[in-house]
Amino acid sequence: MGLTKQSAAERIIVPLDVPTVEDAIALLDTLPDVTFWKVGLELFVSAGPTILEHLKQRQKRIFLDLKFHDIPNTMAGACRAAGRYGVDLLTVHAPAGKAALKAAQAAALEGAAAAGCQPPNLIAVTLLTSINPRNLAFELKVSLELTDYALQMALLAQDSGLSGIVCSPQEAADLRRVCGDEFLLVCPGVRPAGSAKGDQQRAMTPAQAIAAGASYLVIGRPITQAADPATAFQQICDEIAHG
Ligand SMILES: O=C(O)c1cc(=O)[nH]c(=O)n1[C@@H]1O[C@H](COP(=O)(O)O)[C@@H](O)[C@H]1O
Repeated sequence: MGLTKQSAAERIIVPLDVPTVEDAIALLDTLPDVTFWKVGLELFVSAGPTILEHLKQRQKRIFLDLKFHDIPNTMAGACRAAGRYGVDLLTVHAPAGKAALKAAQAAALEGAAAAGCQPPNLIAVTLLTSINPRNLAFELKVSLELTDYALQMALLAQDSGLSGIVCSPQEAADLRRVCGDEFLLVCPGVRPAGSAKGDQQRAMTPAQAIAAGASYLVIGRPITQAADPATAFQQICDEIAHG
């Protein structure tokens, strides 16, 4: 069954991949119908948590994408601190390993409880969507097939008690089958037909990604760099709703 246009819109997360809070606010003003925003490394490193308050004032959902990857004690400290922000989604890297993922999950809950806010859904990046099978084999020296490696990282995240993963839409159908309906699959590497792939190596269209089982799509440049971002967003919502 198809989605309504409203529920399609709620499945799209747009990244605030800009250097300043002023740039971020300009993007929020340009795209008033976007309900779910991602704050990533560029904006958080340059501007800090101020932007989170702006998003909350506008009653937006927040994906805080800081992709922690460290030893368990450091991951726990970072996730405890991030858990206090009351965001919806928070990222770590799955190859940090089970001890680090479990420590991160426990600490995110502690941080949220201490601050009296909702705990974030902690999700682990399985394998960046900028990596292709050649990079995985010849640069990272991983001998598993890419799909098998992504599956192992997804299972590691699930066994560690996380709420979901970040994965390419190309792996979403298999991962949905194995990890079940409740596990969050957040998919970047989404490109409407004809739009530039840029550094994304394992892309699919928005409708294909939703059909493959993605819970949320992260779509940046095809919207934010479009001549008319609001129209680009609406066209993607239409594509998903009719897909
Ligand atoms: O964690 C992420 O959000 C992420 C993981 C990944 O594997 N690939 C990936 O592209 N992302 C993020 O998703 C967004 C994709 O942006 P566009 O390529 O402009 O659509 C960027 O903000 C990336 O940081």
